[in-house]
Amino acid sequence: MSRSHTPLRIWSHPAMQAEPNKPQAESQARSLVGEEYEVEVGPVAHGGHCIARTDEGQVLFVRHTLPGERVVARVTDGEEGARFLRADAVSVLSASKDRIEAPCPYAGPGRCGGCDWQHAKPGAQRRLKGEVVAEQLQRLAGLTPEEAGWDGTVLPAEGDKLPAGQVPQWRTRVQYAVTPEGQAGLRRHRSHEVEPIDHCMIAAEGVSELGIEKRDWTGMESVEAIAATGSQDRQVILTPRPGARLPLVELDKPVSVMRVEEKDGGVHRVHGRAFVRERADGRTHRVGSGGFWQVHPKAADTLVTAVMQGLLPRKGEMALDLYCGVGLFAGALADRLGDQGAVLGIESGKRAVEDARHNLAAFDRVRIEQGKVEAVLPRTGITEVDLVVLDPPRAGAGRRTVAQIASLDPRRIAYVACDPAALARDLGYFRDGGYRVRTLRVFDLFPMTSHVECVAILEPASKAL
Ligand SMILES: C[S@@+](CC[C@H](N)C(=O)[O-])C[C@H]1O[C@@H](n2cnc3c(N)ncnc32)[C@H](O)[C@@H]1O
Repeated sequence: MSRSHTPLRIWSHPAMQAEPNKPQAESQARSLVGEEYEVEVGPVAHGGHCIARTDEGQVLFVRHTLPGERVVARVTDGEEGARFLRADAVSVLSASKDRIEAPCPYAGPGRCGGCDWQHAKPGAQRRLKGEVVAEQLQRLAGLTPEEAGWDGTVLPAEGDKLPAGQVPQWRTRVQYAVTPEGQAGLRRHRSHEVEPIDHCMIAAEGVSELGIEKRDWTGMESVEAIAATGSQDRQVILTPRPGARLPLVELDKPVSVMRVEEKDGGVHRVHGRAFVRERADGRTHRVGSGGFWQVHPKAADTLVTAVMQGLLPRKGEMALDLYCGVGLFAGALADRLGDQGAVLGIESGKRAVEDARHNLAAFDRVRIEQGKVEAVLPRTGITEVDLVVLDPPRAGAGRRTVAQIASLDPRRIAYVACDPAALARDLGYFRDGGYRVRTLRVFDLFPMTSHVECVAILEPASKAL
């Protein structure tokens, strides 16, 4: 269905007239920041915004709105002649039926940048995420949902299906920024500015009960709070401003304390354990400071289940866990492959590799190699494997690594992805390497934000014939 866009420029915001007489450098296009447009809002786009157009044909990426709304959009970034502008909906003239009043008092234009969809009903948030995944699959991999073996739904984590206005408390790791006056807050969208807060609604109970927002953090740049799942371990990681002394950390619950070293960015122990213990798939995982662990308390188990249901590991098989972190999937595979099976994990982080070796010490036939997948995988001498799990960072795996994986002829591949765009691009490369998507499952492991987690199961295209 085509939708008519008849945007009108209606007025200029005072911010754009701050220096009206200042001559513009000849080569510098005029900033449009502060200018306002009345627009009809089109579809959702990847990144937590929707698409609209100015009457000059410029694309507007508008936050704080929903598809089908009519809003006044104020430009936050961009200049005349640019292909696209960023904007915030500062006034809603005609509201979507999916709109609710944001439950969080810190959400809204120019405020906290942590959540994108506070103003959308929970079911609508998942639908929007599904539309983004479908659009990326179509545009970057040429796949319809049916061709990807996906029913188009985005599944909430267990316990997260709540009525509109209620917010799941899921964030077990929160990075607070600190104002120069020492107050904890969260960064504003695409900004270094801090929105001071007294409570984050999506923070897990174990984080909230530390009372970070009530303390004075003068001298700190940021304070990260971690509440482990399945253990009582709590940790804060302090990043001091240059030359600042560490405060005495007295919180409402006992914590271990780490600091980020100014010189080398390394994370060093101040007191307590230098790691937290996370439970998933029936095992305990040591996760050192700075190491990766899924943020939603249900995410690790949800993803292990989806990966194992897709791969159906058989006793005695050989598997790879690429980008293995502290060994979540390597352990799950080793458990299911039995004494005759074998798992090789590859991970670039030194500390994560130490943790993975510690976590998987009970399995004789698990090996963890440190280094980048793209460098280590070709050096292993492995010419064939049965199963591969890859769980790369947001940038995805890329053409060379995908080709390398396909050349090992696995019978199934599980691709765990936190960015649907990188996933869709890589699925295209897998197709070039002779693999097709068998099933895709999409999980809302980041409620209230625009983020989403996908698990794609691939198999050789020849098998499907
Ligand atoms: C999304 S995390 C997944 C970790 C693990 N699978 C889990 O679920 O806990 C991605 C991991 O890849 C690692 N990494 C990033 N780039 C890498 C590369 N080029 N080669 C190997 N590991 C990499 C990061 O250190 C991180 O531990």
